[in-house]
Amino acid sequence: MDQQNKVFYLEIEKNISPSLQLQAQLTIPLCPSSLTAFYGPSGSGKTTLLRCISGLDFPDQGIISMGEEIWVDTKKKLNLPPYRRNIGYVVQEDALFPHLRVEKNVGYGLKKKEGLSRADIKLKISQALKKTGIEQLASRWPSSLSGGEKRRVALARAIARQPSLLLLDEPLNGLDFKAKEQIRGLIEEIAYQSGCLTIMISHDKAEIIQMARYVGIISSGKLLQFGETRQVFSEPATIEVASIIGIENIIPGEIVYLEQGKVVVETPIGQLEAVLKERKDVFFRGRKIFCLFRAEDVSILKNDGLADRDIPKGSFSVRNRYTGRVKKIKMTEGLAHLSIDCGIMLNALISQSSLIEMKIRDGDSVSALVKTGAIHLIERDF
Ligand SMILES: Nc1ncnc2c1ncn2[C@@H]1O[C@H](COP(=O)(O)OP(=O)(O)OP(=O)(O)O)[C@@H](O)[C@H]1O
Repeated sequence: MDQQNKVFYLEIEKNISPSLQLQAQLTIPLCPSSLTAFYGPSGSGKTTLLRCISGLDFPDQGIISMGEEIWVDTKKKLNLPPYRRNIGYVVQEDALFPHLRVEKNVGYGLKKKEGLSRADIKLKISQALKKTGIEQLASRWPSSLSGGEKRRVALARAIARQPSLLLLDEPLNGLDFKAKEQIRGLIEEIAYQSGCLTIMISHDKAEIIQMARYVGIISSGKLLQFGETRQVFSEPATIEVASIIGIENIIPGEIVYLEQGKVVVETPIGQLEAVLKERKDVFFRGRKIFCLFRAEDVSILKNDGLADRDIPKGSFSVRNRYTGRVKKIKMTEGLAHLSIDCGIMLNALISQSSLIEMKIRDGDSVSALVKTGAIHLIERDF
């Protein structure tokens, strides 16, 4: 098989409990190597999926393969043990051996790897310690390490075997800002520069957008959508995915006008114009749909007592403008989240400095502006 065509492939089912069945199917190119993140509510089956990939858990049905190597094929009763999958796995709680010094922890998995001399093992340990920047900790006991240092040791142990796949369960969880930044850089280097395909679980959307080329959205055991991170986060395939990834504005409506590249939707806040990007066949006049857009894609215009009719349509470029009253303002980290009652509630996210400059307060009349290109449409059956 040509290197370009090599993929990590997974198609599995597993009964986790009587009420939860894991179902997932995905393909990740191996070249160039990249980072994939799984995102979803707590208890949705993300760790179980990682354990199935690692070989610590076994799917009831399915296939897992890494390039030409088949790791699992339930029909052929094939299930490669974890140590033969060439995987590095950092579990949620790091799980360092408390009775082994750092260098012994890092070298732990190497003993099982065939054909390694003592000198080879020593070299691999020192390479892993160097890469993770913890050479000076080699003779320390795990109990004497900080959270960030422990995470580095766990990472060093995982990469010491030079795995072809690195699995990370919430690798930045519980770290302070500085440690987070350092370990994030390290993981990105491993995933994108060292050629080691990396799969991680994360509960942090910003982290995923920053780090992951691909994302899989998991809920109640089902991998609902898998694809390029930017695309999944801006164009969720279903309303369930949209609500899991936290799209703030989901407006029901019906298509009333459709032409090349443009859709007009009748909604409870008035007509809404959107750009029709693709999948034209599923959209037609009379089709019930949801219009989705992020709070950060809503701009605010202060009305200063002006009625709609006093603001000429040609005086601003944004096609969609809805007048309403500010119902709630919530401040977080330099940003202001506004809930605006336009018949139904619209959510906007602007900088605190804009809010202060515009002197916006609860009860003020404002216009919410939504660019056509920011709106994503999905079909609605109810
Ligand atoms: N062996 C098992 N028997 C019964 N239930 C299990 C078993 N393993 C996991 N579960 C349950 O299955 C669900 C999914 O667990 P899993 O750890 O895969 O979820 P998760 O998405 O990783 O959750 P979190 O984000 O909280 O870590 C949980 O409710 C868990 O308690």
